Amino acid sequence: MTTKIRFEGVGRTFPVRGGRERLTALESIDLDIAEGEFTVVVGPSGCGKSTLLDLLAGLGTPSSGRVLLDGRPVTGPGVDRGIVFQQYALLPWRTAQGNVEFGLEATGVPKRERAERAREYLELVDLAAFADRHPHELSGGMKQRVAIARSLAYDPDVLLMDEPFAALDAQTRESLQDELRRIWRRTGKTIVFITHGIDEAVYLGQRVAVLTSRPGRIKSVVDIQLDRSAAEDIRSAPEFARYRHEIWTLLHDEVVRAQQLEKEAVPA
Ligand SMILES: Nc1ncnc2c1ncn2[C@@H]1O[C@H](COP(=O)(O)OP(=O)(O)OP(=O)(O)O)[C@@H](O)[C@H]1O
Repeated sequence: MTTKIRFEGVGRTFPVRGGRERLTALESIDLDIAEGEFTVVVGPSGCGKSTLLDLLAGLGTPSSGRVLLDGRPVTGPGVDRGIVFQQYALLPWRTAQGNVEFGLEATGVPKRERAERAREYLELVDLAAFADRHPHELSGGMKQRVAIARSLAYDPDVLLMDEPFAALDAQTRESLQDELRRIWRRTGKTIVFITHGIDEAVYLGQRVAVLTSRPGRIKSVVDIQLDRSAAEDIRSAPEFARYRHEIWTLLHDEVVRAQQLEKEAVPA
């Protein structure tokens, strides 16, 4: 098993506006992620999940410790990591095809190859028939599939996903979860996926890292082993419910603690 990503004693603080103190968003994060692994990160609101992903994306730097990718410290963004956010961030004046090609323009892929590759990835997300549509002609789920295709098109080793399905309705979300698992199996990418949804975490993850409330630390890492071939609807299987309950229990105390912190933070 090759370690792809390593968080080594990672902490991150931010200046507090109007004061000299600093807010500790993350503290002492130690986490190894293997190549090709699908890791999901869950935690109470404001516990530092996005901060963790930003550090991996190279959009921020740790205040302590190191984030290693292939054994080398992350020093900035790179095409070896693709990012998908909750908001699709598509260019409205470009077609689906044009949006997927956009990411390739920055990486210097020749024009004809760009077009071919964009088509290939639109096919992978089942949108080949919608290549010439503009974002306003696509549903939320389709837009997010375009965003996924765009991130995959320049073939990053790692896919970072920050609540990518949170804005979608339940049915669309479930079908995109299936699609993402299919893409993951087919491409062998290392995926780090952030969510608030316990079901989503259990369904998608090989491992689910549960963070504490702020400052975010690793509370527990749960290995998910579901026999997906055994049940037609794995989400209704008893083993699924057991994992859901395990993670719910881990999160419950933390959510209460986070709410308490929030109350204390409100000025009297
Ligand atoms: N650039 C910044 N400057 C100051 N504080 C920040 C900055 N970015 C994040 N924070 C603070 O760090 C903490 C963690 O934020 P972060 O967005 O990582 O949490 P999260 O777990 O992703 O939250 P949510 O689940 O609500 O999306 C929060 O208290 C947030 O206000």
